[in-house]
Formats: sequence, structure tokens, C-alpha cells
Amino acid sequence: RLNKELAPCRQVLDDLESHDEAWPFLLAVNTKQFPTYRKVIRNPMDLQTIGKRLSQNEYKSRDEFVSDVRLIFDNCETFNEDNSPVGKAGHTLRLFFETRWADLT
Ligand SMILES: Cc1ncccc1N[C@H]1CCCS(=O)(=O)C1
Repeated sequence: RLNKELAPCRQVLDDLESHDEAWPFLLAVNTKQFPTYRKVIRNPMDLQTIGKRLSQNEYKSRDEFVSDVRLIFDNCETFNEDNSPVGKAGHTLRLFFETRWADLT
């Protein structure tokens, strides 16, 4: 059972996973498709991983959850051009997250 403090995390994660622009972030970046990724991005993160951590009660606070979500978008900006399809999706989903999170907390 998610304690009260973490309830908004499950809600916003569900909203992120169902967003049209979430496709680049649903699963860990495939390092066979992107062989340089793990060299450039030292702390990979994705929405499936966050969901597992949430279900396994690995987040002790909302802030730990928010840090992992923001890591997705920061990694995206590091690796992708702003005007690339993945880069644009990252900017769009980051704005959606920050807006939704502000509404919920
Ligand atoms: C978030 C990200 N950063 C860098 C490279 C790739 C990705 N995501 C990939 C996820 C699978 C589909 S794709 O291969 O088009 C894009």
C-alpha cells in the first residue's frame, strides 16, 4: 500500500505513461540500438523503472520520486537535439509532468 505521501506519485506516473509523447521513455534505452548511450548517460532512467521502484516501496519521499522523473528529461536533453523527435518529446513531457505535479501537490 502506498502511504499517503506517495499517492500523487502513482497518479502522475500513470498520467505520464499514457501521454502520447511518452513513447521514448516507457522502457530503458536499448544500448544495442544506441551503443554510445551508457558512455554518455551515467544514470539512465525510464518510466518502467520508476514504476518498479514505486511498487517495491523504494521511494522514501516524493522528492526521490521527482528526482528520478526529472532524470529522464535531463538525460534526454543531454543525448538528444532539442528539435529531434525524441528531444521534442522530452520537452513536451517535462512540461506536462511539472504542470501535473504542481496540480497534485
Ligand atoms: C529517450 C531516448 N534517449 C536517447 C535515445 C533513445 C531514446 N529513446 C528511444 C526509445 C525506444 C524508441 S526509439 O529508439 O525511437 C527512442
